[in-house]
Amino acid sequence: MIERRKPIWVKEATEKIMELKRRGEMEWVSIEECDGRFLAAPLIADHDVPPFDRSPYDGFAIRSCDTLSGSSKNPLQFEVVDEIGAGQVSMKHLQEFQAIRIMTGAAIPQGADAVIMLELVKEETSLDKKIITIKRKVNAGENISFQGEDAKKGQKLLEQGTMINPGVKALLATFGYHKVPVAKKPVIGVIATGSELLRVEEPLSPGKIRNSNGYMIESQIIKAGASVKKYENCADDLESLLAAVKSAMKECDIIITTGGVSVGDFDYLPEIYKQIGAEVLFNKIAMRPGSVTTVAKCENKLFFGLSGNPSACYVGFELYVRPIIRYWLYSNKPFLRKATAILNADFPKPNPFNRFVRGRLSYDNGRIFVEPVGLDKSNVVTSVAWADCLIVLPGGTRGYLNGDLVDILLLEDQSGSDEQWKEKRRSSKL
Ligand SMILES: Nc1nc2c(c(=O)[nH]1)N[C@H]1C(S)=C(S)[C@@H](COP(=O)(O)OP(=O)(O)OC[C@H]3O[C@@H](n4cnc5c(N)ncnc54)[C@H](O)[C@@H]3O)O[C@H]1N2
Ligand code: MOO
Ligand SMILES: [Mg+2]
Repeated sequence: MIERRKPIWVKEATEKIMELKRRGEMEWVSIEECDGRFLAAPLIADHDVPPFDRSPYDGFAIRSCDTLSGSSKNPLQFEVVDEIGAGQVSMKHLQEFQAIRIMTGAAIPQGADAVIMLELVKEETSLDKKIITIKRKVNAGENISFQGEDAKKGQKLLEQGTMINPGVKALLATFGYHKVPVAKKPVIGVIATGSELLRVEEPLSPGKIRNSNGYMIESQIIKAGASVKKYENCADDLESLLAAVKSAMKECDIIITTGGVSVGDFDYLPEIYKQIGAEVLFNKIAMRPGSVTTVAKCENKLFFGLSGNPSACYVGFELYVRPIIRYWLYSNKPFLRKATAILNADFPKPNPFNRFVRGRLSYDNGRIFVEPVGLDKSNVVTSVAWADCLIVLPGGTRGYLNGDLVDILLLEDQSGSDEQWKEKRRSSKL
């Protein structure tokens, strides 16, 4: 007798998984090697930035009060008493009608409260003295980049779980992190199952296809920020599949399989979960594609049984595996970022399940449009390569029309969201 599976809502599936979320350990890596890693601690400024008032221009540091009567009709003369470049500090304390020649980045000398640019003064030497003439009033604070204007000591600048990009790296360097606290990456085992699967270098032969999901999942794992442990493709054979799953359990934090999770004669994952004594959290979700996505837990390890169908496999990963990885990496926004967009196509046929259609965004005159890409079938692979978002079409009794406002989940975004897409149910029954 064929097993009847009871679907659960996307929200419920998400909650069941996120109950098992945990943070990884922290490790310190060299700043040279921290790109793309995730901060294991918030970054808090331990000093002001800039750490001193400094000049943003090459010019002359002066006392603004000396310039009050300056104009083209009333040029004022200042004696230049010192010259400093970036990195130097003047020992002089500016007195009335004195100026210090100062270069961009140098600390504002004592007594000065403004800088006038080189281009705005006339320079001359008279009786061995360097003199400048200023023909305008300069305001207090003019052309000063103030201590702490960029960041104040004690200010939280970045959240735990932030991905290290070039700007984040610059901040790390600013605050002297030659070693950076990052989240230790979870090791994720990937087992592609299916007797039809060829290795990527093998020529096609009748009835066979190349294993594309294995590579796709590896790439999704890396993009999410985790490490991959790859296993040989596994034929639909209970014994060898069980052996592969058992070694992955020993060697990995999380185990992903693709294929063999539905109700076919050679879909062995349900039997494998039984044999290892895993508790299956769910094996059917009210969504398309990816309805067969199965999640089980055993000995503190999570097992994601993703569909063999490429689009379903892809969506299953993004909705359920990615948040677990991102949370592990200390993110408080582990879910895909959401937005709304104007649908650029008709979807007249109703579907009882929520659909996550591969789509592409376009921007026009301040508006965001989204259109589906490729075939909307769970067994296609091309649409995955063409998509930059998932169009969420809540299930129900009516379809969708060109012009409807729809939710989208952004696939190329790194910042994430603190909650999964809010399931809009048009009916409470499944
Ligand atoms: N009688 C029923 N049949 C099916 C049901 C159902 O409810 N009742 N569900 C369908 C749905 S929905 C999906 S999704 C698939 C899921 O199948 P499996 O996860 O068991 O995957 P397989 O049967 O192993 O393969 C499905 C499909 O994907 C191809 N595949 C598998 N692995 C890879 C890979 N690594 N790279 C590329 N392509 C792969 C495989 O050749 C099949 O064509 O079940 C439906 N059936
Ligand atoms: O899980 Mo299947 O993808 O719904 O087609
Ligand atoms: Mg199957």
